[in-house]
Amino acid sequence: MSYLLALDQGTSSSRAIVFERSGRIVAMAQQEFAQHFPQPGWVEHDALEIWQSQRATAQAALRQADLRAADIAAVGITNQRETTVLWDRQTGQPLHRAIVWQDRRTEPFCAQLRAQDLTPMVRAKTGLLIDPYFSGTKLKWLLDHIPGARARAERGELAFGTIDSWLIWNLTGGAVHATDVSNASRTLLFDVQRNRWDEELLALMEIPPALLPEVRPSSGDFGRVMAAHLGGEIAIGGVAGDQQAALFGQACFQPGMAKNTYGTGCFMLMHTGRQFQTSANGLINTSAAQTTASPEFALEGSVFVGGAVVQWLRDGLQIIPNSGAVQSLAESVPDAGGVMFVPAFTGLGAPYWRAEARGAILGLSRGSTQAHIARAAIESIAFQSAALLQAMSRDAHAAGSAPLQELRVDGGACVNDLLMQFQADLLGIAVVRPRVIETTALGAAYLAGLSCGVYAGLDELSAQWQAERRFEPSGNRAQAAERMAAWEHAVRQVTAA
Ligand SMILES: Nc1ncnc2c1ncn2[C@@H]1O[C@H](COP(=O)(O)OP(=O)(O)O)[C@@H](O)[C@H]1O
Ligand SMILES: O=P(O)(O)OC[C@H](O)CO
Repeated sequence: MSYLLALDQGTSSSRAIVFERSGRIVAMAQQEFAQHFPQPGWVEHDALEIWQSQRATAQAALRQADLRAADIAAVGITNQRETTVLWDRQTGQPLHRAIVWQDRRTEPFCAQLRAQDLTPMVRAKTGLLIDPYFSGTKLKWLLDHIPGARARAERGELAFGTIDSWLIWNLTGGAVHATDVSNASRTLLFDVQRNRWDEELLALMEIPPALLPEVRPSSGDFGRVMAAHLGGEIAIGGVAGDQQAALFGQACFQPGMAKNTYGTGCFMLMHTGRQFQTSANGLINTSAAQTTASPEFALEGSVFVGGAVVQWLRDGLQIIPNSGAVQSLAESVPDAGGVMFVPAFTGLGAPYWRAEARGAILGLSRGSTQAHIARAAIESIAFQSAALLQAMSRDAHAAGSAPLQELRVDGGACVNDLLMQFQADLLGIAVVRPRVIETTALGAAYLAGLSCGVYAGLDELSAQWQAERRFEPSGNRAQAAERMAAWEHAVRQVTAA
């Protein structure tokens, strides 16, 4: 009865993982689903496909583990954040495809808000910047563009949710419409210090409050999965946005501890305890997963295209058969041969915040090959992450905190040793990969396990964390600084317009 089932609904795939109490993975099932790109800069998902793939992987993981619902102590949910779903409370049908976090369609409205000098107010309440990344303007777009939607929303007929809420709603058969603080903190509608939806922000985005889910701590009661889905009822005991879940799964509970997740995007988070610390260097402040009703925070840097650049090499350029093949192709040359890849496919996130920028491959010469482009693509993931760490270090220094000693890493692309070594070389600190790299799912399992008594407290979880490999920095700092300068020069070229 002490197994935990984590549902990890990511941007590229839905995954379900069964964990033992020790954090060991017993079974895992995964399904990729379709990405829709209706216009340049737009990204959509089919919310029903998300739900069906998530349900199917949960069933498959249980089957694989040869376990029944009664063997699972609790379910934890973690999810791609900000992605916005609007559905009919009566039929459970979405009114539109989900607008994905990477989608930039609301930039004109965001620009209007920024021009009205609303950034300081928004930042003080939400910890965020005004950017299409966050859910609020996406929800406004849906209400503005779906005929009759706003009136129906006002009558209480519709529900809004990020992917966690959408999954909870479906898992509980429409009995629970809730989210957790870490997901709510990504909407641009939530006051993170007071832990509640904010009337002024709701009015600004013209969002009827009747649409909103109830906000709960990340560990606790989120209802029960209906027996029809997994063969028996199971309590949903933990919910968190995937990046806050990964911070939790990496046992970064103390202020100053940080992790970087290399998934579709890259997300570096540093726990700042109960301290709401705004960034002077292009980072955002976000709610960390909360096990109690008290707010806890993290500084975050979000890179929009991380591992997705490898997907593009696979699907767009078609120079590799699968993501794993990128390492050998990149290693077949000693360096990128002067090629610099800025993968601003959907603009640039932190610390640049340039929604309008688009990607570029620079420095091509007659001798450039697929391998140089692949290597430059891998390096671009590390360059973007290094820019985040630089910003975070400046913020930490300004707050009087000690510099970061090491960076814990996780996510699908952290299996790439070439990337991890290049990352350590650029950062000048050790990059540490844990035994369980599925830390996002592990964090959700931990949150669920805490709420149902499988774990007594955080110390137990800290003790479970184990390193698999440390990548120590090689090369000298002058060389790393030169490389970063070349990267920043390339960024200036794509943002110069
Ligand atoms: N060996 C590898 N080297 C670099 N990137 C990889 C490798 N394997 C997978 N990836 C990338 O990792 C991403 C998937 O990571 P994952 O953590 O599953 O993402 P998400 O949670 O966003 O769905 C994909 O973008 C994929 O291209
Ligand atoms: O699906 P991932 O792992 O790339 O994470 C997406 C983030 O939650 C977006 O903010």
